[in-house]
Amino acid sequence: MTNDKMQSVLAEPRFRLLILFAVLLFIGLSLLIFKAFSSYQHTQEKTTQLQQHADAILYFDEVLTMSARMAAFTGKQYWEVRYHACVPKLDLALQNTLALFPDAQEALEATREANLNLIDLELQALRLASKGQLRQASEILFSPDYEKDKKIYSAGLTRLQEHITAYKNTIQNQIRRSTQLSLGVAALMFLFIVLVLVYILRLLDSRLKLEAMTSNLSRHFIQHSQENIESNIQWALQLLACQSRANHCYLLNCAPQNNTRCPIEWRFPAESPSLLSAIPALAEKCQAWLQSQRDHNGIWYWPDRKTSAENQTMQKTILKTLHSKTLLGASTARADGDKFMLVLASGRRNLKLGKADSDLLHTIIEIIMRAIENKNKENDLLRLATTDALTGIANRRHFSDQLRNELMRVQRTRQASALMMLDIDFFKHVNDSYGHTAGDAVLSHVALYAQTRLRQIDIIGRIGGEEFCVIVPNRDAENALIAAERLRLGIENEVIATDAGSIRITVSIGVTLLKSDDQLESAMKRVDAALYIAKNNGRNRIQLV
Ligand SMILES: Nc1nc2c(ncn2[C@@H]2O[C@H](COP(=O)(O)OP(=O)(O)OP(=O)(O)O)[C@@H](O)[C@H]2O)c(=O)[nH]1
Repeated sequence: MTNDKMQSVLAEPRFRLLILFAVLLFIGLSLLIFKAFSSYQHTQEKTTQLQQHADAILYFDEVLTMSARMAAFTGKQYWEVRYHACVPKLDLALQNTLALFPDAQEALEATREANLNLIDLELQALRLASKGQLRQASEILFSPDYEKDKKIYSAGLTRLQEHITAYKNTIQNQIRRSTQLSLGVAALMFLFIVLVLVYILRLLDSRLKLEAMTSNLSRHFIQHSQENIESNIQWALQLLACQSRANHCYLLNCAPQNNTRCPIEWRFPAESPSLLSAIPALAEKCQAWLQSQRDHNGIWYWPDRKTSAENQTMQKTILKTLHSKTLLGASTARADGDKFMLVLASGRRNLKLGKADSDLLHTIIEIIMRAIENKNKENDLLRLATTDALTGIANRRHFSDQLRNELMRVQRTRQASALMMLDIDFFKHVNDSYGHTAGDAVLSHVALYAQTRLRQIDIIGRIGGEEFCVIVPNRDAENALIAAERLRLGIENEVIATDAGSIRITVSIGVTLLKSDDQLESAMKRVDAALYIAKNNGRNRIQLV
């Protein structure tokens, strides 16, 4: 993805919001993990320290007993000193244990009396030992009273150990549970972040695909739209329908009647019969709504719960008619008064295209509209280049092209075809008597009359001032003469109403059959000769050469 595209995509508020959301989630997740980790660390340290202090109590207790007894046995001062040195250490271990585990108080309280007795007896023994009375000192330390208090005190310490172990287990279980919970939440948040990122990537992907499709459409229309605009529009709608997961895609022209030179509508799929019948129904039911949309260059999404109850009912009916659940429309008004609406209809509740893609939808309409405009301009130019400005029939050049084509067809198929040349008799007199404007009206009238009386496949052109030529395909001489006579007679009987008054005219017609070895010039020369004979023979007649 190029930087430009990334920036243009990230410029959209929905993407920015999603990314902000993902970043906030990520920060939250990091904090949660950090908190869970540090609380685990702290509790681990606390329980380890507690265990160390508890072990220290046991150790120093043993050391005190052992030091007192060794002093009684050996009488050495070293053991007495050692005893006194251990006393504050035991006290400190007890205080530390109580600080970390206040519940230890209860267990220690139960051993208090026994402990005081023990200390008292041990101090007595130490005093005797220091005086050299070792036997008496040993007796005190091995006396039943000492053993009894020692047992009580040891049992208390064992209970304390058990309490601590239970406390440690409880607290570790708690911390394990809360760590598991934190990790679970973290995993969920992580999953959510991944989902958000996947969603963003999918949106980005679909946006990029849409942009690629739009530029592809644009390129295609620039290169090929003039060749077959109808099928190109059909193709564009199909592409759009596939891209947006719509079942149907319409391009409607909802401009006021007679204000457009563009086809009324295209639709995809074109052959859907239900749609063909639904379109007029849509137009009929939406009239009022379409009117209200006429000045609105926007995008709309049905069902729209924010609109009036009346509109909602209308939307429901139309959605039902179109067998759709969702309708997305984008309208664009043209300066020339045309109003185009691109409508996507889907049987699903969601279209892949959303309101955020409105710019692309408008671009697509714009591309199609430009193509239609260009096609119209091209048609105008083509009309100007091929038709006679006064009568609207083929001009001399276009007629000559058509005649060349017909000659090639005759050469290929060997079918009979005729050529007529028709000239108004004494037209100069018409001009002189009624004026040039009336003369123009007569020329237009003759062209229109001939055009309406001839067959669809016959081609008429104005090749000179008051001269017309007609290609009459698939006619032999007899039938060509019948057609020419019908024309001559019809014009003779016509009363042409002009501003200068009613005018009656006659025409002379030369007729010739096209030959397989004819060139344009030879065919024109022959038909001209036929007309010349008709004129020379008194006019208002037909002549075959
Ligand atoms: N009003 C009008 N007159 C035209 C136009 N083009 C040619 N003419 C006139 O058509 C007349 C042709 O006259 P001519 O060639 O003498 O032929 P004609 O009077 O029809 O006599 P015949 O053809 O011999 O019967 C001329 O007066 C031209 O000025 C046109 O576009 N409009």
